[in-house]
Amino acid sequence: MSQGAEPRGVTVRVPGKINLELVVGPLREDGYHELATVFHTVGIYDYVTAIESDRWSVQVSGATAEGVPGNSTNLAIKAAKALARRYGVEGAVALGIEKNIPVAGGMAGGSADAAAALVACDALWDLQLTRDELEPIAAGLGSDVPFLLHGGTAIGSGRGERLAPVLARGELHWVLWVSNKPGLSTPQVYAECDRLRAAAGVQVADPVPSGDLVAALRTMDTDAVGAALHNDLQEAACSLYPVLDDVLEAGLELGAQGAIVSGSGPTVAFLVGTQAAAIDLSVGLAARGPDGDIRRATGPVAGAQVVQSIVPPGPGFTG
Ligand SMILES: C[C@](O)(CO)[C@H](O)COP(=O)(O)OP(=O)(O)OC[C@H]1O[C@@H](n2ccc(N)nc2=O)[C@H](O)[C@@H]1O
Ligand SMILES: Nc1ncnc2c1ncn2[C@@H]1O[C@H](COP(=O)(O)OP(=O)(O)OP(=O)(O)O)[C@@H](O)[C@H]1O
Repeated sequence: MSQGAEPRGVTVRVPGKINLELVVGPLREDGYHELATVFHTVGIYDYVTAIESDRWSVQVSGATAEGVPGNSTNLAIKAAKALARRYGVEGAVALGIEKNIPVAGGMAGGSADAAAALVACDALWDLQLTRDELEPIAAGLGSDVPFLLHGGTAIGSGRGERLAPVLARGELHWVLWVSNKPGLSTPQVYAECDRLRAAAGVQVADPVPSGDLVAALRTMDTDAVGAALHNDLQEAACSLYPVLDDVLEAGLELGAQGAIVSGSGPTVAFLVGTQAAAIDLSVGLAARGPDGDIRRATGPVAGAQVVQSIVPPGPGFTG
């Protein structure tokens, strides 16, 4: 740790994600499902600050902080430690997390914080790693973490950790229904999906992304994107959280051009064509229910980005 009076710290902003398409393939021997998914970041952000310290710690604040562990089980501190181990960094960091992304909501909030911690510590420790170089550590922390390093719109394959960018020009307007009750556990939702499929005698094929969504994203035609939204976990999330059927129906009746449960749920994402339509739908949903928090966001947005850095420049600095 430096001896100067100036604190050394880096703050990274990171968004949540929704899955515009989530095709769930067979259960693998390692306990994961083979996926074909289209990830899409939306502008709801957590902020992760890493400050040089003699010991590891994490503090969580913000609108959605409740229920997020302030100890070594937090995925962000696991990420910082994994990076230090891999690159032989001695010393530790104090992490501060300002949470706004829903917790256990299917928007990958914990994964986002892990990606942000990797980017913040990379800058703090001057490792100068590229996002691609951070990817293997990210994948070891969780299937969604590599995507949050990059953001934007991307196809995920394997267990979700193998990424290919998707050409998506322009922006999409989203209204999010966020449950104000405890969320859903991701492994439980996958298990429910397997159970429902077994009960219905479904033969599970290798997952393939639909060409329709990728074509619609090229022009960002809201009707076409809305029609192509698809989530194989939606039935399982609705089975575990029956109010979601009412939420989906309410948004569609109020004029949304598409509606989908986000990832493993229970957040529901509604697609509309304009900011004005997003305001109308939020007001309508808030008035009609079911009870929940209504948020608006656009996507795609960038992944984890440094927004503030208080690291004294090195000796060669002349500016
Ligand atoms: C639902 C999604 O958010 C969609 O992007 C992800 O698939 C979940 O990603 P994540 O939360 O990063 O998940 P991980 O931490 O890697 O895995 C948690 C658990 O989810 C289940 N899981 C996750 C990913 C995957 N491809 N198949 C699975 O079956 C497994 O039970 C696993 O033990
Ligand atoms: N930094 C973190 N932020 C949120 N939750 C965390 C964090 N670290 C650990 N957790 C734990 O992980 C659980 C799931 O959190 P998260 O908000 O990432 O769920 P999710 O959005 O449904 O995940 P995903 O969409 O990736 O499946 C939480 O209930 C919490 O106990």
